[in-house]
Amino acid sequence: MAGFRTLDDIGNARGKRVLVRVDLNVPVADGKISDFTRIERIIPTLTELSDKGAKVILLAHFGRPKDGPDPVFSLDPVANAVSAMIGRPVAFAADCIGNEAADAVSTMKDGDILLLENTRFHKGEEKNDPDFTKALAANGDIYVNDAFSAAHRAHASTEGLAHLLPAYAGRTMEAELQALEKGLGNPARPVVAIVGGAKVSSKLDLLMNLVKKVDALVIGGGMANTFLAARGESVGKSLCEHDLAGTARQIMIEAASAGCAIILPSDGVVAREFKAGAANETVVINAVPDDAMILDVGPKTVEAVNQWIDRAATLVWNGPLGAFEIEPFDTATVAAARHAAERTREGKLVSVAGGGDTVSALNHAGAADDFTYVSTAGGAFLEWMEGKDLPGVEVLKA
Ligand SMILES: Nc1ncnc2c1ncn2[C@@H]1O[C@H](COP(=O)(O)OP(=O)(O)OP(=O)(O)O)[C@@H](O)[C@H]1O
Ligand SMILES: O=C(O)[C@H](O)COP(=O)(O)O
Repeated sequence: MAGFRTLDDIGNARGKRVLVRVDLNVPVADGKISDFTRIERIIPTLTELSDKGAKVILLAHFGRPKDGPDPVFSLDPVANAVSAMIGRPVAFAADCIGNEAADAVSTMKDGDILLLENTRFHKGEEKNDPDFTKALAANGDIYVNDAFSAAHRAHASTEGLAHLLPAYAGRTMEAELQALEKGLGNPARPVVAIVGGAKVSSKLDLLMNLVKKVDALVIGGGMANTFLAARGESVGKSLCEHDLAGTARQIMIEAASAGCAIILPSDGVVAREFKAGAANETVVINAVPDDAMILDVGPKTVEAVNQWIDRAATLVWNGPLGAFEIEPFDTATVAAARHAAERTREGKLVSVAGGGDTVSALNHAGAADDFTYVSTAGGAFLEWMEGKDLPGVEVLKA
């Protein structure tokens, strides 16, 4: 790929300690991995390096731990899932730096695979701290980044390491960038984006630029509630970042001046508990009870979303329309996903979706295989759409 060194350029890797940044931030439901797509996608890189006799040392984050090591965010169970998928043993070390990591690396044989514990257990990761980066680099001779979906983060393991070790793009990184360029480099118009999900604070700013790139922005999921609140609607106990109402209002103003339509839910399915089968009712948006949460968009909204999908020549989707992991709050996401899949099958739509949970939702709907392209990336994909430079990609450029 232009501008990058890839695994083709790595030369003789036998016996080399290769630090491979992967994205193992997989969706989990009831303590079990609910979607394996991110693991599946890294297998080509791991197999190739292991076959070349490299000592393959995996670096990854999991969730957003706040205060150091926390068993809830341990990658330990994920090692077994990677092992099952690749059909080779994958060892695990309980720290990504220090003696624990060094000891595990020192016992590796050529071709072995080792997963190190969550990089975010150290504050230096997100700060891209030079000392922490050096401590990570101490265990490697070569750095490979195969985590396109984390490339929007300028963290030690996604950006910093590339300054200290010879750096290469992995096969998934390469494939993701090629596929996005092919599907969305010069998109057929109208372009409609659907943005939902729960990462409101970290994705809201992205929408400011996205509205300048797309013809319509459909906002659903937890993301919609902040916009509804900004418009003065009561959203009860719904997931909502009330302090970001000003940003949401600004996005609506930007959209109006860029000629981008903003589509917000007109109805919602509300419940008092966040659990499967919780008693629920469909209400119009200005009638959400104070003690209820909107857990899905309602049928009228689905109709409107599907009409926008019908108008679109290109669809970009990140973030589910509702809490799809718990039935029946998967209804809107499943309906819209199947509708987009059908339009794509009919050759009327180029559909590109991305995000850990979004992919999981499309798989749940049985729609993923019909989409033109499904990226593992959520936030990174949206930033790429905006035209932003991704730190983890830029640093790989020769
Ligand atoms: N109305 C809602 N209330 C609460 N949670 C919601 C609602 N709608 C969607 N969600 C949650 O949003 C989560 C997914 O959001 P998220 O922004 O992480 O998407 P993603 O596709 O995983 O993107 P990324 O890869 O960037 O994380 C799901 O766990 C889902 O339950
Ligand atoms: O799930 C993702 O989008 C990536 O793994 C990045 O996770 P983050 O938003 O917590 O940095």
